[in-house]
Amino acid sequence: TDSYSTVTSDRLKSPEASNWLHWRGNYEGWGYSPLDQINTENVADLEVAWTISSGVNQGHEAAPIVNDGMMFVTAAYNKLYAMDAATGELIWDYERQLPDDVAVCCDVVNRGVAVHGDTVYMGTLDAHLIAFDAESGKIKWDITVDNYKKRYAISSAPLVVDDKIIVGVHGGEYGVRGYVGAYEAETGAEVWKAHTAVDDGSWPGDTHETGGAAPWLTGTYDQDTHTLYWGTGNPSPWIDPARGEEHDLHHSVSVIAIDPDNGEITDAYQYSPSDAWDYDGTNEPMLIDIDGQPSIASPQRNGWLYRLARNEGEVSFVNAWPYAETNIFKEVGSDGRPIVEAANRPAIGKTVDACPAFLGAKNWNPSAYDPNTGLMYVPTNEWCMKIRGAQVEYSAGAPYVGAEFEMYQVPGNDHVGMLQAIDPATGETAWSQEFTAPVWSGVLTTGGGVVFSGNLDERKFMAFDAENGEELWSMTTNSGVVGTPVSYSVDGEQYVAVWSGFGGAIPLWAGPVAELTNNIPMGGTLWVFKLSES
Ligand SMILES: O=C(O)c1cc(C(=O)O)c2c(n1)C(=O)C(=O)c1cc(C(=O)O)[nH]c1-2
Ligand SMILES: [Ca+2]
Repeated sequence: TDSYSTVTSDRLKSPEASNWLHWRGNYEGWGYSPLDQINTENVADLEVAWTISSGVNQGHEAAPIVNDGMMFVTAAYNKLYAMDAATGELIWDYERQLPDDVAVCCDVVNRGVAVHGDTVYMGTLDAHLIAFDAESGKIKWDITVDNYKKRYAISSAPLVVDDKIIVGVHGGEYGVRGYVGAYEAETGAEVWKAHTAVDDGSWPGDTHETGGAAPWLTGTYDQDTHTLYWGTGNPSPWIDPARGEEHDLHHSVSVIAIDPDNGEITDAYQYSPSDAWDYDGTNEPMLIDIDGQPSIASPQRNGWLYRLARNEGEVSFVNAWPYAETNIFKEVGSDGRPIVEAANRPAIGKTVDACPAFLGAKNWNPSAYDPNTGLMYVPTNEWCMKIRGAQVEYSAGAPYVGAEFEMYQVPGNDHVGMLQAIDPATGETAWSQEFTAPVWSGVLTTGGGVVFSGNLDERKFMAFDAENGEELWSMTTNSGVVGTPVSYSVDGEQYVAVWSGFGGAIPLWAGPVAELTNNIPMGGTLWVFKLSES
């Protein structure tokens, strides 16, 4: 490459179609590439342009970031590669020397980097934030965000707003106190921390101090109102008899609005007050306009798809619809507060059958929005669990879950996984595809009317017609696809890239349902496709 193309705040606000500058392609979290060279007519002609293998097993979840011909992509264990995006030629790479006693709940994953100026930013499993020179890979700074021995960690891509690098921490299964933190792009100096388990009387005693609510996925940014929207995770522990049910536990399992200048939490909407099922509320708060109204659409782990209204510093409930097997709420009231099905709420000495299972109707793997169809494409799982409360005491660094559980398939169903096209204005499903095993892949929409996503047991990366769901192309890859697909172009040629590398929470947590994924080969390979020359 000649010289690196500086990433300005303006470029981050309106990224060129040829590039993929944010983990979901834009600040709004759409997972949409406007490129249309690859379309429904020719997608069957996709072929492999190049690949790279990471040499490690475990989950490969990252979205590659592409800036004017240069790609930055992470693998499991915080490996990081900088490559020529057209040829795959390696320019520099980095491998984090992780301490032996690093532990995270749900596999040694990383979901990608952020770019700003001439710098690449990566959060690490030992809770550091590192700034690399984009051209040389030289480390500009490396800061300790928090104490990994307490199980603080960073699994997701940072978000850059102006001159701040913003990250959310992991640790909801270990009793951390969750927060979103902002650090100066130039120096790494801390600017603010927004604690998500707030001391507002909604937690008994000082339980918020170990209350989790970890905001472990990347949020979105409303440029018009200068507001961050960020999802927060489960309370720690999931079930605590001392805590009872009458405390809402703010802001666990919520979407919060944050002022990016000072970290003030200006508003919140709670999907599941006093959650007892591990339904982290971290899933993508997608910023879209619905019926001309600035809105948030978010398919949550609890099996409900939410339509929320957003205003400067504000978020408020509009409507919610179940989009997968779910039995924990009778309904979500018009004020946005769910009416819990008490029989399906677990407690100490009370075993219940709850759907979805704790891994959720949709987990971290992001949906995508297509502004041309107005539909969102949601990777969905239908499954249930037996769950009951278990006594647990906080001990720094030890699991702090307070539940025993076993997952199972929905009786009578011949699928767990689905890809659903849903209208975020009405909650209606336009089409769906079903898969035997769970799905754990992100989704990409494109200007060519093609939706891309992957599956596990068949190891397929697939292309669907955005309008009707018809499968137009697929490729059997090396492993199960748990990656986040992206698209970009170099010298007028469009590419689609995705990791195949099975891992993440399913093999660790899904119990009997994980048997559907038993025969998947491990190992991470990044696949990059383009149209054949002929
Ligand atoms: O509460 C948390 O801090 C936290 C963090 C993470 C993570 O950082 O990956 C996951 C979860 N929870 C979680 O509940 C979960 O199901 C999950 C799945 C995955 C994955 O990458 O497959 N991560 C996480
Ligand atoms: Ca969690």
